[in-house]
Amino acid sequence: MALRIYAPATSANISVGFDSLGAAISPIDGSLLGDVVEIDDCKTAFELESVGRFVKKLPREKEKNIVYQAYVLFSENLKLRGGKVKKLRLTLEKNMPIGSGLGSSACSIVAALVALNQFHQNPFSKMELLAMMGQLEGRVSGGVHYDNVAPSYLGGLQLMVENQGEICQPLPFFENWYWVLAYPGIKVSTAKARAILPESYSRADIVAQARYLGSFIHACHTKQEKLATAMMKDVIAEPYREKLLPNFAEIKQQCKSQGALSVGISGSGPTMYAIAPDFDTANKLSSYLENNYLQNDSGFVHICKVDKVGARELG
Ligand SMILES: Nc1ncnc2c1ncn2[C@@H]1O[C@H](COP(=O)(O)OP(=O)(O)OP(=O)(O)O)[C@@H](O)[C@H]1O
Ligand SMILES: N[C@@H](CCO)C(=O)O
Repeated sequence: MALRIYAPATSANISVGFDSLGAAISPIDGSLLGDVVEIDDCKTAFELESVGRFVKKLPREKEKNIVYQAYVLFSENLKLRGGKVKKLRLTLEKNMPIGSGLGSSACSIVAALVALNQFHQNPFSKMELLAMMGQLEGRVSGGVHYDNVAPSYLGGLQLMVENQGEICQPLPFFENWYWVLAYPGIKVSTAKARAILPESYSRADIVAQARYLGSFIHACHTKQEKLATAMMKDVIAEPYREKLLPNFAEIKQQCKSQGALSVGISGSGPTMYAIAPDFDTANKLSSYLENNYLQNDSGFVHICKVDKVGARELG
């Protein structure tokens, strides 16, 4: 029987945790911001079809679609442990813009691997599946990083620990926060946005980064909202990437003056995130960003909350 798996969009880095922090997000209006992969029995060994709003932005060659690569990797690993790959058809609903800073490739990877695993009665554990997700993400984005795939798969706010057999662990977060996500409609390639970062950083930057991230994590655990938002600073990526985003400094400043607790680049951009302490402020920020940050008709703004569930089967 056909199975439909949805994997939500994510906001990685959260300014203070480059490659180490990511949150799954869901619009509060109930719309689905993420990709869906349907899996079903098939007469031939394997078929892949892609549909959806952003299907035209996918690579033309089927083999370059990360969902195809997910199938190949899953099959190789299953065979290695003596399992048999079923005949199956995958249908990708490509709802997420590519190069958005909302974890578009991660949505496709997560939905595909969860669908494949469930279709085969879950031969792989969560961490085994997540390791495969990171491997695939590394192929398309210029470096293995789990801060999109982990929250999209598991939900919540995730800290990448990458130690003792665990790739990530969930962090407590501020339930009152509204995450206003504004995608301007232009593309920023993650691989390129990673390539422009320095190879090394000064001691002062490293010390500051350690203090900011350590304090942010401490503030999450001790429920100190003011300390948490004060520590959401980015010395690793934002100073080098802000030129890729239209009028970033001005937009950031305006959002702050309208009550945003924190503003920054979502993932590698061009989406910007702004955290609002309440719904009224979120609405104000949403209108401001809609009127001032969107560059064309593909752009959108969503008021979101952290998605606690992550990848899931749709009814
Ligand atoms: N199913 C897919 N979904 C998204 N990108 C795909 C897919 N299959 C292949 N790709 C390729 O992977 C690359 C993804 O680019 P990139 O990592 O910049 O996008 P992104 O995942 O939206 O970024 P971000 O993680 O910042 O949100 C592109 O080159 C794209 O053509
Ligand atoms: N941590 C990654 C996220 C990409 O969405 C980066 O900033 O390159």
